[in-house]
Amino acid sequence: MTDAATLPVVDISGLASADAAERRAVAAALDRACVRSGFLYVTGAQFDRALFNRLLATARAYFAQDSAAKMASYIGRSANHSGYVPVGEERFAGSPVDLKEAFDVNNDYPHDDGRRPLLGPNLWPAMPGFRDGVLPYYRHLSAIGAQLFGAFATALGLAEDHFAPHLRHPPNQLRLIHYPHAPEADDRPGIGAHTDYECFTLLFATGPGLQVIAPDGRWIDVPQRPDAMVMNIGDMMETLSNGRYTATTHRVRKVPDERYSFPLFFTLDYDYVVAPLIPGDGTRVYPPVASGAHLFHQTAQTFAYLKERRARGELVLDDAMPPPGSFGRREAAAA
Ligand SMILES: O=C(O)CCC(=O)C(=O)O
Ligand SMILES: [Fe+2]
Repeated sequence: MTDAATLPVVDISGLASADAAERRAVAAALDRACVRSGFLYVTGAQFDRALFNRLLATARAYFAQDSAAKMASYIGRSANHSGYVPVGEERFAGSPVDLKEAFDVNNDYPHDDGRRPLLGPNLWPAMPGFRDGVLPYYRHLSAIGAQLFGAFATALGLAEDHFAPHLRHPPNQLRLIHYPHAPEADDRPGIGAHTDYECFTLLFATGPGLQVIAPDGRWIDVPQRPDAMVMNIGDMMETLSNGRYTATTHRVRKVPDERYSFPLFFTLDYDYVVAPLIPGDGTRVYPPVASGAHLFHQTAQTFAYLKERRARGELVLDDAMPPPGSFGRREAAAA
């Protein structure tokens, strides 16, 4: 039995208010929570539960299909890193294969102008109802994510609309993750230890399994709350905040019971250069990083189809980019 984390709870309802004082009050509460912990719960009247239920029903139906039906929308066929991710496709260096399958949804960017490796049209499966079960959730949460970027800007002492010009086509990624029923999977984690690369993540999951690292190095459970989303700080927000907020290492322990989880990773526009926006305490120096290129660089080193493209010479990476795990990422108080 592991201990359970006691994470701060922030009600973000006020971010939808026309009253700037209410929005500022939420920003102050968010700042206090994120200084204390890289993981927190957020609640809010703006969350539309019906869209959560539709997303879950869609994911259940999608993953229940046979492998051939799912592989018809294999991520390796997509133009923007979207599609089905079979077990073993994504692998962190030195880690065993995670016991999970996923469907990645990216920014559905149909235009030719401004295409980037993570910006292009989504690969949607043929399954009836899939797109309508998933895209409204993606758009709903992206709008709430924009409110949260406003709150973070305020919290960092910047103008509330500081990030708005950099949120036109961000390659936010929604992952539909399915951890199959696996009572025999003693030695395989659901997802190995990592920090999230982006600015922040909003997660909704159907059951326990998520764990964060405590200051003494122990793994502690993050209990799911039916009324709240789990939010965590990613590498890029650690950098933007110059270490005021920390990207906390987390993992998904082996879960014998079937589990679904839906993280949405919020980032800024592909060409935005992430660098500290406020002075820090000098304990850590964060070099500037091009956000989209960084994300793609990390992805290209963990996904089998991209490694194969590199091996065939179809994809050439910029070796000047920092290696995985070197950006943001600092162990922090989890509770
Ligand atoms: O499934 C979960 O609870 C968390 C997943 C996660 O940490 C990730 O996909 O980055
Ligand atoms: Fe994560």
